[in-house]
Amino acid sequence: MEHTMIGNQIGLVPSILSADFTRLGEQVREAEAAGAQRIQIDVMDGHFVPNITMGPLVVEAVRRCTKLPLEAHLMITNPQDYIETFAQAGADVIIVHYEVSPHLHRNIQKIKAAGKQVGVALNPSTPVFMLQDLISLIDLVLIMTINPGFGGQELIPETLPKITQARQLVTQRGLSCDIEVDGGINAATIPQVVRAGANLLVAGSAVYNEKETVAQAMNRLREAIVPARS
Ligand SMILES: O=C(CO)[C@H](O)[C@H](O)COP(=O)(O)O
Repeated sequence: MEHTMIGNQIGLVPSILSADFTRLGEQVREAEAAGAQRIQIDVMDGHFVPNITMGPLVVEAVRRCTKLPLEAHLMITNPQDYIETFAQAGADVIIVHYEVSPHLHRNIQKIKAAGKQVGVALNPSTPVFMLQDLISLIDLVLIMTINPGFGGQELIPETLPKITQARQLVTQRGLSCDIEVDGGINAATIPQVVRAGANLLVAGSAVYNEKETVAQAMNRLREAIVPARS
């Protein structure tokens, strides 16, 4: 299962889904000060996933709080209709789901035309080989380690081999595509996902919780990062 990763830096990507929305700017700045590599904004529509969360207004607001790259994780049907909106709102990386992108190549082209980095997310039941023909056009593969929709869920162990498959796909092609994981990422699961080949680790409830400050949480998560092959 372990995989040697060359090139991509391992970074923490706080998801603001679990942040205190009464002081969102402060929570984003705390994550930046604590060494976050990017910030992820979880956009949910109540159709593709059962929850409804944030839209472009929140991306715009977060854009004003930080210099960090912003990822808009679009858990919405018809993502093609909103790519330009999220690009204009200030997202640097736009992540669409494979499952709601019947014309994925067109969506990729749209994201590139907007001058943004392309992310493609795969639900736990979607195999990695679905991306093999377009992988050279993608900047980031997001392996969902939970069924998307809610924070605070437990990582699904069956998704771990998919991280390795994605890493092997990009390594074999000599690409620098990031392999990101999202869902149930915490100090206990970080060694597993990093060994499997992930280099960007999205964490919501493990960063924003009532037990510790954002800085304490991020330090604890960083300490859990092990070399890809230990
Ligand atoms: O995409 C998501 C949910 O669909 C969130 O990014 C994810 O839930 C992060 O939360 P946690 O780290 O608490 O699992």
